[in-house]
Amino acid sequence: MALTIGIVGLPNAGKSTLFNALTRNTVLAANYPFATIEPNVGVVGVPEPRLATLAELYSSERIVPATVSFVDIAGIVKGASQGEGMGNAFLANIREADAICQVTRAFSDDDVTHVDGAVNPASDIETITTELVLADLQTLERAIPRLEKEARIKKEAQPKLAAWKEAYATLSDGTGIYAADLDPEPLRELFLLTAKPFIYVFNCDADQLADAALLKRMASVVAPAEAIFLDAKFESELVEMEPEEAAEFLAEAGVDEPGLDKLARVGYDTLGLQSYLTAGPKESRAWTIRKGATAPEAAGVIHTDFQKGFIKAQVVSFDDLVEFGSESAAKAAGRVRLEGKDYVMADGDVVEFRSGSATR
Ligand SMILES: Nc1ncnc2c1ncn2[C@@H]1O[C@H](COP(=O)(O)OP(=O)(O)OP(=O)(O)O)[C@@H](O)[C@H]1O
Ligand SMILES: [Mg+2]
Repeated sequence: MALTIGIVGLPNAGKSTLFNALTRNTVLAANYPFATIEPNVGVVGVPEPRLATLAELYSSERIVPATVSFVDIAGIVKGASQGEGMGNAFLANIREADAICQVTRAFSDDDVTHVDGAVNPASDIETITTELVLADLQTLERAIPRLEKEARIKKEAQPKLAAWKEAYATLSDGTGIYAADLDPEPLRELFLLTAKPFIYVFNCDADQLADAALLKRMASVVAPAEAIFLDAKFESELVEMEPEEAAEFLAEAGVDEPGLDKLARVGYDTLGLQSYLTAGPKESRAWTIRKGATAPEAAGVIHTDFQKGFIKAQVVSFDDLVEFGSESAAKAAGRVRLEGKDYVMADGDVVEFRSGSATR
C-alpha cells in the first residue's frame, strides 16, 4: 500500500523545511515566498521501534520499515483560484494523495516574511481551506455539465449527478467534503482535495512549544482533526545528528518524542491504518494495512497471490515474542496461533502466511 501525503500551506510556512526533515532531504527552504515551484517527492520510512527488536530475535540481515511518500508543493495564497501567487494548477500534484498535511506557521521570526503581513494561524488555516474548497468547486464546475449530458441519455448516471450537485452545494457553503461527511464513493473519480482527511501541523518555535495554553488554543482551531506541534527547523537539524546527540538535544528541549515520529503516528491514526510485522533471517519488515483488515487482506499487501491462495496465518503478538524470547519458546508456551481467513489483524502481530502458492 503506497501511502501518499500532500503538504499544503502558505508560502514561507515551513513546508519544505518539514519535508527536508521528514525525508532527510535538502530541497531549497528559504526565507522568501515561493521558494518551491516544482513539486518535491520523498519517501519516508515510518518509525517502528519494534523492528530493531525483531531483527535481533531473528538475526535478520536488514530492517525494512513501512513507507509513506510526502509531496511538497508550492505555497497557496489568498486568491490562488483566481491566479494569485502561483495560481492553483499545481494542486494537481497532490490530487491523488491519501491525506493532506496542512502546515501552518506559528513561529515568529522577522527575517521570514509572512505573505499577509502578520502571523495568524487561525486566519491562515481559513485562507488555505477556502482555496482548497474553491479548487474543488472549479473541478465540479467542469465536471457537472459533462455528467448532466451523460445523465440525459443514461438514467443510471442520475444518482451520481445528484451526489455531485450535493457536493457542489456543500462546497458553496464553504464546507469541505470530508468535514461534511459526504459519501466519498460517488465522488471518488473527481479526486477532490477536501474529500481527503486532513492533518494539521503547527510550525512553532521553542518558546511556543513550551506554552501549553497556546498549544491548546491552536488545537481548538482545528478540532476534531488532530493537531501536531513541532519546530520544523529544529527537526530538520535533528535529523542531521547522530542518534545519541539527537536524544540529548531532545531531552534538553524537553521534548519526549520527535515531531516527525508523532506525525507518522497521527498520520497512521487519521487514515485508520496500522502495521503488522514479518520477521526472518533475511529481513524484519513492517507492512501497512487498514485497521480491521483480515488475514487474507494483510497477505495481499505482500503479494496478491498470497491473498488468493491464503490458507492460514501463523500469528504471534510482538509482546509475547519478546516475553518468551524466541518464536520456538512462544510456540512451546502455546502463544503462536494458526488463524483462518476471518481473523482480524491486531497491531503488532508478527505473521507468517501459509498460502497455496508460497509461504512468507
Ligand atoms: N520553526 C521555525 N522557526 C523559525 N524559522 C523557520 C521555522 N520553520 C521554517 N523556518 C524558516 O522559514 C523559511 C521558510 O521555510 P520554507 O522554505 O520551508 O517554507 P515553504 O513553506 O516551503 O515556502 P514556499 O511555499 O515559498 O516554498 C526558511 O527560512 C526556514 O528556515
Ligand atoms: Mg517550499
